[in-house]
Amino acid sequence: MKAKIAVLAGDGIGPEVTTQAQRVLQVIADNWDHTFEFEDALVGGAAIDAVGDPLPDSTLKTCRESDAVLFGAIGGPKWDDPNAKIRPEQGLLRLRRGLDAFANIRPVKPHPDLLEAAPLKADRLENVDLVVVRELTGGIYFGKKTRDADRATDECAYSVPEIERIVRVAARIAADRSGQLTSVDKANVLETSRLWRATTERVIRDEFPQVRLEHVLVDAAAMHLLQKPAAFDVIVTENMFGDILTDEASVLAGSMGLLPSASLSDDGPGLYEPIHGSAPDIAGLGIANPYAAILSASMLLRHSLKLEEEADVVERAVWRVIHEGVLTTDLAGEGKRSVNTQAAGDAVCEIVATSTPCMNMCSREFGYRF
Ligand SMILES: NC(=O)C1=CN([C@@H]2O[C@H](COP(=O)(O)OP(=O)(O)OC[C@H]3O[C@@H](n4cnc5c(N)ncnc54)[C@H](O)[C@@H]3O)[C@@H](O)[C@H]2O)C=CC1
Ligand SMILES: CC(C)CC(=O)C(=O)O
Ligand SMILES: [Mg+2]
Repeated sequence: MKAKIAVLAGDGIGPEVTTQAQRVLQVIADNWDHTFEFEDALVGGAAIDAVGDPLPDSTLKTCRESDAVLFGAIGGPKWDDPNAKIRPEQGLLRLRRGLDAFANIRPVKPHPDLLEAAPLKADRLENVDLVVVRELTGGIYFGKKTRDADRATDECAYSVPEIERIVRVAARIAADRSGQLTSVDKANVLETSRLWRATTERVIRDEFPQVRLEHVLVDAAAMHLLQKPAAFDVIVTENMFGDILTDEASVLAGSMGLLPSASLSDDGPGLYEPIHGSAPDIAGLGIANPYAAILSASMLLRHSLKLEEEADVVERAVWRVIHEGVLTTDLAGEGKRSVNTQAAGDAVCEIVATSTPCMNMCSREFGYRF
């Protein structure tokens, strides 16, 4: 197949991990006889420096004209002036809105070979395999903002159609898995959450009788996620709660550098990015973990290009290199033998280059299937 992929590497470790993800996609193209046409475009701090705008019109146009967007990360101390009117994050938020990428799918599955080194007890992590479905184009990140010298506000708003469409996405995923859906809100306090809860109940009752719905308040959910993570299957939640809970969930997997994501719209290109940020503390050192970016590329293959077998191959390759101990510092631990970003990418590329389609060998039970 022929596909056009926009590459928005961004700032900090964004370009470092995106390079590896793009290399893996190229190996897939070479081996499976596909043509992937990559087009680089500016975003975030890099775009502010180049043209004074974190999402230039030309970048949005490139993305809209592509089949999918591979995104790195944006932001960093250079652009962190609290009084700045133009900020890198605006580029990402406008991109998500501009593509109407409202459904952010963030799978979390700890690798068994990482359990012993995990900060949580290994037995708590056994059988953890969950998906957070985060609403991505509404809520407090997009509300009206005001700031005076001594007062600031951020408005949080949700409409019924916005809630309905994300709940439908989550319910379809839940129906394909265990049938269990957990909706996370703060309905004891927030009006937006009360609307969220009522709408979720109606959609599930009327349209998804096979799905079992439970509601959990976000503060309790944050605790349960660490205390009994295997009890969750599919979680649906609003924008900010999903953002925070998935950083927390990265502890289950072992690192921020392991969690990929897909942000999907009803039509138009999907946006694929690791859940982590630009990691200024390690940027430029060549030690960032590229697996989240590579797994985001596999989600791109699966969800936007419908290349299921190729996606399986990439996911199996990442699963295997972790099993073989090809670990960046975040996974290996300080002072332990580790590989750099490039070597981790090399290891995945090598396996992908010699792999054959593995539809029957890959399953949710053994390996990633994102
Ligand atoms: N999607 C995006 O582009 C996001 C951007 N940001 C921006 O990133 C900048 C830094 O934010 P932080 O709060 O530090 O969050 P962060 O996610 O960049 O980093 C948090 C911690 O995780 C580590 N980490 C993250 N990704 C890693 C990887 N691939 N390999 C190894 N270690 C990794 C970092 O070294 C750091 O210790 C800020 O400017 C923030 O606004 C934050 C979150 C998402
Ligand atoms: C950088 C923010 C806009 C969002 C964020 O932290 C995320 O999407 O994970
Ligand atoms: Mg985040």
